[in-house]
Amino acid sequence: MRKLNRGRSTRSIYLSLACLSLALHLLLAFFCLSVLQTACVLPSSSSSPATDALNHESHSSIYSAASSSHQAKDSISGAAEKEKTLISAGKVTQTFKRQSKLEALFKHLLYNLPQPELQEDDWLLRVKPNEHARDTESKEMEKEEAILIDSEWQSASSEEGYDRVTWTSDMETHPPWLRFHLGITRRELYSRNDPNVAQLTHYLATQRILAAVQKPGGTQLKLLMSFPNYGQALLKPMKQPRDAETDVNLFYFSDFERHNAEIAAFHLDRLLGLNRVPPVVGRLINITAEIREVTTDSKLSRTFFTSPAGNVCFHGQCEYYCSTEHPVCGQPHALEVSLAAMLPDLNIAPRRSWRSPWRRSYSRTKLAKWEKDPAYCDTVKQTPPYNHGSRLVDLIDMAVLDFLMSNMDRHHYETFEKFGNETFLLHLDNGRLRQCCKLMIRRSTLLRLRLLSLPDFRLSDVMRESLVQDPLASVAPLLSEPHLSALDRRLATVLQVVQSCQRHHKDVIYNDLEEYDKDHDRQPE
Ligand SMILES: Nc1ncnc2c1ncn2[C@@H]1O[C@H](COP(=O)(O)OP(=O)(O)OP(=O)(O)O)[C@@H](O)[C@H]1O
Ligand SMILES: [Mn+2]
Repeated sequence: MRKLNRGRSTRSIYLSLACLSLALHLLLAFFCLSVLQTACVLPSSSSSPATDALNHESHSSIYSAASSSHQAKDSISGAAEKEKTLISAGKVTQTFKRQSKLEALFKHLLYNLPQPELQEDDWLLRVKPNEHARDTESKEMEKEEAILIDSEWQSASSEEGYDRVTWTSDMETHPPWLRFHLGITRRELYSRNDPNVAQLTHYLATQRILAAVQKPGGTQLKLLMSFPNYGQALLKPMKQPRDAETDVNLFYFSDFERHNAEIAAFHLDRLLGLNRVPPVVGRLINITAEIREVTTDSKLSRTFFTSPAGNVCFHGQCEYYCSTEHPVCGQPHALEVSLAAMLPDLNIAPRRSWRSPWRRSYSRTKLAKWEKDPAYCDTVKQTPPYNHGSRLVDLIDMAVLDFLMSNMDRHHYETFEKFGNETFLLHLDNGRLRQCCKLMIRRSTLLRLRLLSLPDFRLSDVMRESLVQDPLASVAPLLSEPHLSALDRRLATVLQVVQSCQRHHKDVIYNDLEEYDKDHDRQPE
């Protein structure tokens, strides 16, 4: 009996011991888990994908040495912030894999090189109002502004939409197109970081179309469109499917202009860091309501007809392709177009037109001089204005843009008269595209081109990303994949040409980064 009792109590002791041990194990496990969890998070945050991405970026970039410490600090603290939110969202790696190449490109030092401060006469129309300039505004500038506000832009017409001007000299009140005009400098048409560029393209893409007339000059059909508040844009219609490839047998200038090429040219020029193409945006317009019904151009309205398929078409009147054989047609009313912001009126900002030394021969039988004369480039280099300043390298910048887009038709280029020979070249008419070999290329351009050939900033990738911002991208990609890969291929060709030129010539590179080199011991390459 006693034996039995002892046996029972021993069993209950074992049982409670087992329970205790189980409880202890559970507690331990719980404790371990919580500790482990922290241990898991902490080390991961110290080698987070954010810093990995940063490291990866700087390792893979041959230009990493040039990143200024200031920029690096900014991006590290920014990355730490991002990292926190990303961890809590639990999508760490995914998000970082999709990091924007376009954003990374524009953050790169080569796109943020320090520039000398702009002087008063570096502005095309007037000094941008800042506190200092406002105090010292000269009589002349006041006069210029008076011209701008009172006569040129104010219309006596009482047509619908042409209300009295509502803006004052205060920048805040200016419509986007006016801010664009006032932002033009000797160096560039717009600043990439200026939020007004997006406002301007949004304005052109969404505002009511008040009038449409044919724009004379040039050879192919273009319309001048008017928007509320006196905004204007140059319209080029879609004439062929976007992904149509040019027939290799077409005579050079017989290739149609492409509205998407105009849009792509604006994005490409901006990606090259040039900012010399007036902002262009795509828009799906109603050919009937937004051209036929608002046009005051009787010559234009007489060319409208309805096609057998029931689509509304017109052809306008011009030198090339303005006939019933080459109509511009809606589906049945919808038409894709490009709208380029107009430059300031020629009365306010006269421009000079220059024949391109490398313009192609427009004769059926004769070759152009540059095609026959191997020393042609040397001749050009000795001829004003190419013998001085940056005109030749500006021409090469344009040639690179043209070659990348395959534009064979750059016969002329323009500059703003006010800036004489010390100014950029306007990159107008980018509907088509080719070029010359012997070059003197800007160092900054060459470095940016090399950057765009790296996988992290690949031209086709940043271009694809940039074009997605255009409203027409929602209809279909603005450039098809074969067109995008052609850009990478042509970029490689440009770099090869520069390389082979460097093998044969000493003075291939024009160092526009001398000032930068002086301030920094390191070189951005
Ligand atoms: N955004 C703009 N703002 C103001 N003027 C412009 C703009 N774009 C073009 N122009 C002017 O209109 C002219 C004709 O434009 P564009 O070259 O695009 O047309 P085109 O029909 O192709 O002419 P061409 O056959 O001579 O090449 C240009 O030479 C330029 O002076
Ligand atoms: Mn043209």
